Parts: sequence; C-alpha cells; structure tokens
Amino acid sequence: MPEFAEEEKTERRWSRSLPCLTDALESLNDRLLFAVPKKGRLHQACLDLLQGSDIQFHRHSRLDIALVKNHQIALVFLPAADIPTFVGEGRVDLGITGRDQVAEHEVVVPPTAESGVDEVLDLDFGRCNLQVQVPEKGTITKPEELIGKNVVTSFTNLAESYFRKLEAEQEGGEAVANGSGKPKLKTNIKYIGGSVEAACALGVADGIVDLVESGETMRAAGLKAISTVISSTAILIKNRHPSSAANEALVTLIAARIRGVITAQRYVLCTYNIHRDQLDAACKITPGKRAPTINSLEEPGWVAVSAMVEKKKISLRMDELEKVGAEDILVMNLENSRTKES
Ligand SMILES: Nc1ncnc2c1ncn2[C@@H]1O[C@H](COP(=O)(O)OP(=O)(O)OP(=O)(O)O)[C@@H](O)[C@H]1O
Ligand SMILES: O=P(O)(O)OC[C@H]1O[C@H](OP(=O)(O)OP(=O)(O)O)[C@H](O)[C@@H]1O
Repeated sequence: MPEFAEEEKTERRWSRSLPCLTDALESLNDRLLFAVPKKGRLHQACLDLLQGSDIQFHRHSRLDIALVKNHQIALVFLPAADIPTFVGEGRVDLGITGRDQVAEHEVVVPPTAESGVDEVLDLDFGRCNLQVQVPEKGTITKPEELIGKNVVTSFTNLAESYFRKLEAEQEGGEAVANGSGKPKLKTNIKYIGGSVEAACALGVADGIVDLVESGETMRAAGLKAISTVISSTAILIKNRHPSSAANEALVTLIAARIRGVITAQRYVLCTYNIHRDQLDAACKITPGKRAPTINSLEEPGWVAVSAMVEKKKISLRMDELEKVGAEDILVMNLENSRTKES
C-alpha cells in the first residue's frame, strides 16, 4: 500500500462531495490542525511555503478547512488576527501569523504553562513595524504629546498598553508601568478595522498606531512615524498544550521542512576559483553558513570554493571576491535545503 494512501482516499472522498463544516470537522480524526491566514498580506507567502514544503492539499472555494493529501494534517484558513486565539486556546496545533498579532493577543490573554503559544520559527517575511504616526504638517513630534488625545488603531491592546506605560512614566508612576494597578487611561484609544491611515485626515484621530512596511501608505496619507511599538515578522507558532508524541514528531517534521524552504530563499550558493595564496582572504569574504567547501583544481596552485551567501549581500561579496583575485564566480539559487541551525 503506498504511503499516505488513507489520507489521499479521505481527501478524494471530500473532493467528490463537499462536506459541510460539521461533517468536515468530524472527519478530521487525529489529524494535526495547522492554521494559515485566509487572506491579507501573509496569505500568498504561506501558500508558497506550504508548496515548497510539499504539503499537498486542495482547498474547496467555500470551505476554510482542507485535508492534506500526504500527511496526517488538516489546514484551517483563519484571519491572521484570530490565529493566536485558536492555537493558544483551542485544538489547533500549529499556525502562521504575525508576531504583532501574537503580542496583541497576549496583552489580554497572557500565556500560562499550558495555554498560549510558543514561537517555533521566524519565517523572515511579513516584515513590518507597528508605529505611532501623526500628521506630517501638525505640531505633534513626540508620542507623549498624544496623551489625553484621540488615537485610532486596529491594535487596541498594544496601543493601550503602550500609552499606559507612557502615561505612567510621565507621572513617575512606576507601579502602573509594572501593571500592578490600572487607573483609567487618559488617552482615548479607538478601534478601526482597516484604512486606519485615513483617521487623522477625517478628523477622527490626532494620531494613529498602524503597521508600516515600505512607508508608502503613511506618506500618501500625509503622516510621519514618531515611535515604534513593536517590530514584526511572520512566525510559525505551536500551542503549549502537552501534545501526543505523534503530534510532536509531525510538528518537528513540518518545522524542519519550513526551515529548509526559508533558508533556501535566504541564501544562494556561490562558487569560484582562487589561487591558494588568496584563499584565506576569500574565505573571510565567504565564510559560508558552516564553513566553505574547498576542492583542489587540476591546475596547480588553484582551488575551487563553494559557500552559502546571504542573497541580499551577494553582489557586494562578488565585488570583494573579484578584488582578491577570484575567477569564474558563479551564483546559484537553492531549491530547498536542510542545514544545521545557527
Ligand atoms: N504592509 C505590510 N507589510 C508586511 N506585513 C504586513 C503588512 N501589513 C500587515 N502585515 C502583516 O500581516 C498581518 C496580517 O495583516 P493584514 O492586514 O493582511 O490582515 P487581514 O487578515 O487582511 O486583516 P484586515 O482585514 O484587518 O486587513 C499583520 O498582522 C502583519 O503581521
Ligand atoms: O508601509 P506600506 O508598505 O504602505 O504598508 C502599510 C499598510 O499595509 C497595511 O494595510 P493593508 O494594505 O494590508 O490594508 P488595511 O488598511 O485594510 O489593513 C497597513 O495597515 C498599512 O496601511
């Protein structure tokens, strides 16, 4: 019997007759549940990651659950903001969301020994900063100047905790900053679900707390950042419930696969030829992730070197290699990888 024949059979049965959500949940049995953002900025990058990790599934258009054909896994498609709740408090084992969303959740639901989430892996995409922003042409230049004013955000918990600390610091109230006692917040924090950047121009806010990546949205709205509340990237999280050994093994396998894809995206393989006299200098430029591989060439005195180099630094490294006499420098993309964690 081929590997994963049972998983494939169940998936085919699903494909023939689309189950309703309750039926779907019943047929999940002992599958590991893996939450993935159903839309928004992280969605496509997550689908690419699943494909790179050979997690095969077919998602029906009206169903937020998909059975994985080649593992004991079911994917659940959920809003990024809700994933920390489902993973931390429910039966969902693994999830991908932003570190900002985990922090927003943990302000009101602090993790305990058996609930909440643990970060398994930084996924190196979805990089952004949650920042305090004010009108470029206004008079406010420091976040303290927003105390007692209107602040609009989708991250009310983080914003509230940020301004609570600021207010306490201003009053020299260490006890409040430590969280032991919560007087009424002077700053008025209001929730808005999207297009937060419009709030100042529309007269709803004196300042906002919103995500910034390129800064284009902020500039287009005539805003400037005056402080950073939290920096974020997408992360793989798992719940803290003591899980079965089978689940633990599957979590480890999935994490290893995803780590392999992320590493392959981050690095390239650089090979070149160099005279032995210059080998030390060249190896300092390309030390590799672990160490460079060095092979002798048929040509006396010359060696071939290959080393992993961070993709974003490769042009610089090639310039440096040329300067120390490297020849035939070639750069190759990596399809996938398994390397020692560093
Ligand atoms: N401009 C951005 N650049 C990079 N990552 C971002 C950006 N905006 C958001 N993110 C990341 O993606 C996560 C989800 O944000 P996104 O706005 O796409 O969510 P969403 O589920 O579509 O919610 P909404 O319907 O409220 O917009 C954020 O919590 C953050 O970690
Ligand atoms: O710095 P930038 O690269 O311009 O990205 C920042 C924007 O991206 C996010 O919103 P998104 O576009 O996801 O839509 P939303 O306003 O509906 O949340 C965020 O809330 C900012 O508005």
